Amino acid sequence: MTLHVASATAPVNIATLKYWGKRDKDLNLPTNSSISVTLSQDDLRTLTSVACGPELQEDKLWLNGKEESLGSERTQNCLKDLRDLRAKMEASDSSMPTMSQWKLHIVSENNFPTAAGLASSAAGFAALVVAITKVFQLKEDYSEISKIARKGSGSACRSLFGGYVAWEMGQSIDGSDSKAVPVSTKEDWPNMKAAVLVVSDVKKDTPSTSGMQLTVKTSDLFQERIKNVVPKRFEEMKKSIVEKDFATFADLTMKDSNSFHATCLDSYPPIFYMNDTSRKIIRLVHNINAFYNETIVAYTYDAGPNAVLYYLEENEEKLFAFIYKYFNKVSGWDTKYNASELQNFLKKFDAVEEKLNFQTDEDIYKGVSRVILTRVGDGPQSTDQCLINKETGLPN
Ligand SMILES: Nc1ncnc2c1ncn2[C@@H]1O[C@H](COP(=O)(O)OP(=O)(O)OP(=O)(O)O)[C@@H](O)[C@H]1O
Ligand SMILES: C[C@@](O)(CCOP(=O)(O)OP(=O)(O)O)CC(=O)O
Repeated sequence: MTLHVASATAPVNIATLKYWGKRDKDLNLPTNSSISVTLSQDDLRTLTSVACGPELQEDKLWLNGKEESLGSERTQNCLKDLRDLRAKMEASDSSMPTMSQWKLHIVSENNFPTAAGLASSAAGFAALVVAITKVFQLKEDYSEISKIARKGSGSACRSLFGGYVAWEMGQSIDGSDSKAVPVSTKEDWPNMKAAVLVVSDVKKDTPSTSGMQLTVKTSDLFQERIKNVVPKRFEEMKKSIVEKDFATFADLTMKDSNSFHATCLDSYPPIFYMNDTSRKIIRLVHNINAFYNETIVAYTYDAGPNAVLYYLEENEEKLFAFIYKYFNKVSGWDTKYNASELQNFLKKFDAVEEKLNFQTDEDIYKGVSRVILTRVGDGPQSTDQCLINKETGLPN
């Protein structure tokens, strides 16, 4: 077979100013702008390979080793937009192979749990559109391509960039100005780290799409959020990122997570994404910040109970004196630290223990299955790793 093949990796992003609510469901146009931090692909990434050729009979997708339907309208919209861009190029240069008319085989792997509130759909759709952009040799910039990823899953548009990313909601009804743009690069503020406390990696019970639809329809609080709260916060958060003002960034991040979950609770019937462990972690974070009399850590929760903690590298020992103390029985620590470094966190805790002015449930770790230690990372990357057999077009 004559197959054209390309592969790309894409990162997960975790919003610090949440996207919640659509003004157009088919185009995935949001009711508010949002902001996220892109996480390192060393720890969380999607790898997607695509093959395109005249002999392929139908579009196919294999996700994590299993064939999955490509039938969803959202995926179809992404494929259509990418083919339209390719067709335009072909129309202006008749020597180009007519890839826009050929079928695609897509093979993808997430190196972390899929559909568990760890933003797999964001990394997944970003990797898919970037891999196809590469095989089609499209010339559009990534903000333009982010509009296509957005149609797959709203938050996916932010995974087109590394560092700190804004999704500008836009105004036009066709979505032509609803796109991701970089706020700051990873290099501008490289010492941002993240610890994900995986509270549950089972599939969540209210999918984001239907959850946000219900909130838009039923929550009064939501109107206040999109009209008065988020627009101001969007500007303040961008400024805090550009100025590398962690305390302001962290306060806005925590407030916004709480505001988003409050609108979920205000939906009718209410939606609960956080559980008792999530709430205990929130309390712990506030206690840690109060103990040091400084905001050194922020929590944020997506549509699930998992906590993502953002902090600066220089405060790691101060933070992990507590986080390692309470969660040392959970797996994941040894991916980044050796035994003596871990011992050091416990010593730090012992050194501050007698000054402690709060209590934490010693069993809090029982609600957490693992920690993922990571940091701010880069946007999508090309890769030589290929998941597809170049002769057959089937998964390797
Ligand atoms: N690598 C991938 N390639 C293509 N599609 C993917 C990929 N990974 C995930 N998806 C799609 O995303 C869906 C999961 O999205 P869902 O929003 O339910 O979970 P999530 O993204 O992990 O959680 P959240 O968006 O709340 O953080 C999968 O069922 C699949 O359709
Ligand atoms: C809580 C969130 O994680 C919601 C993400 O929702 P999705 O992007 O998964 O929703 P769809 O556009 O319907 O696919 C907040 C965020 O990432 O901004």
